[in-house]
Amino acid sequence: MKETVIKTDKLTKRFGDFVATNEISLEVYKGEIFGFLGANGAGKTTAMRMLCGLSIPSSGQATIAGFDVYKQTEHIKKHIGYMSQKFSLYEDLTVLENIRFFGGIYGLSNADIKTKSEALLNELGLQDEAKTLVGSLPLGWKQKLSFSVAILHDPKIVFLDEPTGGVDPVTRRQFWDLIYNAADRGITIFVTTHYMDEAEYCNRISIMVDGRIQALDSPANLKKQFNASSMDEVFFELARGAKRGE
Ligand SMILES: Nc1ncnc2c1ncn2[C@@H]1O[C@H](COP(=O)(O)OP(=O)(O)OP(=O)(O)O)[C@@H](O)[C@H]1O
Repeated sequence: MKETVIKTDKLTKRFGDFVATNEISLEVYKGEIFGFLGANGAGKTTAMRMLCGLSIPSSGQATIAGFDVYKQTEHIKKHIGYMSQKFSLYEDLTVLENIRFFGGIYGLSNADIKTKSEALLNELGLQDEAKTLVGSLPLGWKQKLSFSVAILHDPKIVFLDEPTGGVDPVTRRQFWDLIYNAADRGITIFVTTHYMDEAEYCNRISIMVDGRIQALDSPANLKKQFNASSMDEVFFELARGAKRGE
């Protein structure tokens, strides 16, 4: 049976009179790769911040890894990983120092940090760069390292906010291999992206327009539903009516 790890019911965030995220309801399952799509200003980051326990909703319900978004935000933060567009790595620390630093923040033991750093450097092929300052790494490597650090503590869910901006398709594809590996290990992936090729890699996706979820299904079913040959077409069909983000 599918295990639900994210559940929202009419989750809403208002800023004054403005409804940034409007009654979104969705369920995401363990080990699933869920794409959270929407045009600029649709309300994705606002929704994601609520799901991460960083912002209290105005109304509606949500549980993340079984914890309530109103009352148990500290528990939520312990059970998730988060990677934003401006990743949180320290540019003036080396690769290894960053891994150790975040391992410490996550409360991992020294032995655990040592084992995990070696595994991580191997997986990324960064063994020779362990002592390189993160600031001098190419963007694609920073993104991969940032993702690996965000799941260092084996969280139930990792939230990725446009994790692959600004890199070429081959580097993006390599990043997605890391995502697949993490999902195979049972980590649920909740990812926002503007790249439609990445949308195709997701098990299911939702598409937000002006604060509301307008479609939610697998890429194949959405293409059928909208009689479209690509996710680009599906997205355009829905997003062209958007009032925000112009
Ligand atoms: N703190 C805030 N106060 C007022 N309005 C806000 C605040 N945060 C976000 N908004 C507004 O809410 C709307 C949704 O913003 P949000 O950043 O969630 O969109 P998004 O879908 O993540 O867009 P993008 O893809 O550009 O990051 C936007 O119109 C934005 O201006």
